[in-house]
Amino acid sequence: MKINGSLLLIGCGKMGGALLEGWLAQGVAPEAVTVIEPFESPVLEGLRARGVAVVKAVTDLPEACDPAVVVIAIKPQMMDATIGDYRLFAKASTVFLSIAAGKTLAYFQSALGEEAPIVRAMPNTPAAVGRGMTVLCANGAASAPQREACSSLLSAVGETAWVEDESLLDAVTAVSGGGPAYVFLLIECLAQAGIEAGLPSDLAERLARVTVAGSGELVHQASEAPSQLRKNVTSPAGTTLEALNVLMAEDGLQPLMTRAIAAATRRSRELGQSEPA
Ligand SMILES: NC(=O)C1=CN([C@@H]2O[C@H](COP(=O)(O)OP(=O)(O)OC[C@H]3O[C@@H](n4cnc5c(N)ncnc54)[C@H](OP(=O)(O)O)[C@@H]3O)[C@@H](O)[C@H]2O)C=CC1
Ligand SMILES: O=C(O)[C@@H]1CCC=N1
Repeated sequence: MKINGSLLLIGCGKMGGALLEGWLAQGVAPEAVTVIEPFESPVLEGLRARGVAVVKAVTDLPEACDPAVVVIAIKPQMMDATIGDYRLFAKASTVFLSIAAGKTLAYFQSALGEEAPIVRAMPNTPAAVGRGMTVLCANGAASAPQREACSSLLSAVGETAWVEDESLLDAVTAVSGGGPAYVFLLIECLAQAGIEAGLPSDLAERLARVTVAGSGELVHQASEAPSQLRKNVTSPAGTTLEALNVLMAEDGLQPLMTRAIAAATRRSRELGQSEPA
């Protein structure tokens, strides 16, 4: 993919780094990207070697730096102290694309100015392998081409959906933003249960990892609903049914997942509460 103009990535941690890997893999020119990251790391060295400009702070940027897209990928807890530094880029031709949990369009408008074009997005880490899921929402100042630019950046690394109602992003954050973590926990739990059932740990871990990866690929490729794919595994009076009777009991996985998602949704709302400095 090509981007019109240059891209400034603020924060190249787990999610910013995953997006950047996805973009570079999709053919975004490394020379079109500048990363701001305060601390050195082998990852940054690797990016420099591939032609990406990396600086420690906004004050280290060349004066001519005029990004078309500023991707904000720092922790929400860092935002209040930092976001004001980027007001210098606030103008109609630069769109701010925030992936921070909880931080609202109104928050960024108060930090960057009412006229600043802002797109709020919630991606997830499978973006690093082109299999992300991102939900986006824009303010009124973001032009159609700017929304399109943000859309294409995120759809280059997975699927995208837009919402008009920004408040939905808290639940989106809980479901798909954090979702990969729950799936990885499932792998860990499945492996541990296998070990407790007598399997050697390396075999249990491999079974759990390959089974979840294979099931993910199957649900990705199949036309059937997940519930049908589940039924396809569940032989009448067989072994899976016994496990599902436990997992689908009244106090089974669904109420647990519902509570987990409600807790994450609440936290996303909380993270949105603070004010920029
Ligand atoms: N992780 C995920 O799966 C997802 C995360 N998000 C959102 O992405 C954002 C980043 O999260 P995540 O990648 O997990 O966090 P990380 O801590 O891994 O990444 C943040 C990065 O920003 C760096 N940083 C800190 N201060 C500054 C600064 N002033 N200027 C530039 N960079 C700075 C940090 O450096 P250092 O570590 O040295 O402080 C770190 O490398 C958050 O807002 C989060 O809500 C959204 C969707 C999914
Ligand atoms: O845990 C978090 O707050 C971030 C947002 C979604 C995934 N990680």
